[in-house]
Amino acid sequence: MDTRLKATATHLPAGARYVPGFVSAVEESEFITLLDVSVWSCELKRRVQHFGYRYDYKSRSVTSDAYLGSLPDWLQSLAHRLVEAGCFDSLPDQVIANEYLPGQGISAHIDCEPCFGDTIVSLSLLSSCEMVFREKESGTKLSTVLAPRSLVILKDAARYAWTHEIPARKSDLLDGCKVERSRRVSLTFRNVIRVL
Ligand SMILES: O=C(O)CCC(=O)C(=O)O
Ligand SMILES: [Fe+2]
Repeated sequence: MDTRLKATATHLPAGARYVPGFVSAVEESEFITLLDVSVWSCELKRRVQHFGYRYDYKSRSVTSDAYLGSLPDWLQSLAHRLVEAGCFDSLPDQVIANEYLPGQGISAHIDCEPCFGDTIVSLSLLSSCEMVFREKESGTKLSTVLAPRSLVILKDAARYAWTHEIPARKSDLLDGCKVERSRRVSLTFRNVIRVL
């Protein structure tokens, strides 16, 4: 375990790590403002913004014309912080912002294996939500709550042998208490390893 980060063991698969409070509340609102002055894409049920490279959801690939340019400064500095914190070995060069309104989620998936490197890091902003993990082989299910400003880091088995998803619902049960969701935005950092 990297001692530079305080990590909390929750119900996570092997290879996953949870880091609460990676960014401050002031940074969180700055990031949201920066995203909201940019153009959200409505190509999916939830709104998204792609940085670095555009990921093609239909062909499940990063195509040769997908390069969008280097990450904007604020994402580049977050990318450097993730390397300094020991989350990534090399600087991530692709980021997807996902916006989830109450009732929206993301279905069970493993991030494209040929497209992206061995580390996926997601920063949660604004609202908490439950993330569910399922082991492909056994069907074993685990779930954890992602708090705003936290990181979840997926490597090894958590990256390749377990799917992750966010159930599409308006509230979550946290410690037996119903907690209504509000708007959540996540920033997922990756390294592009193959461009078709
Ligand atoms: O919203 C999240 O935290 C997860 C997003 C995700 O799994 C993805 O973009 O592949
Ligand atoms: Fe994912």
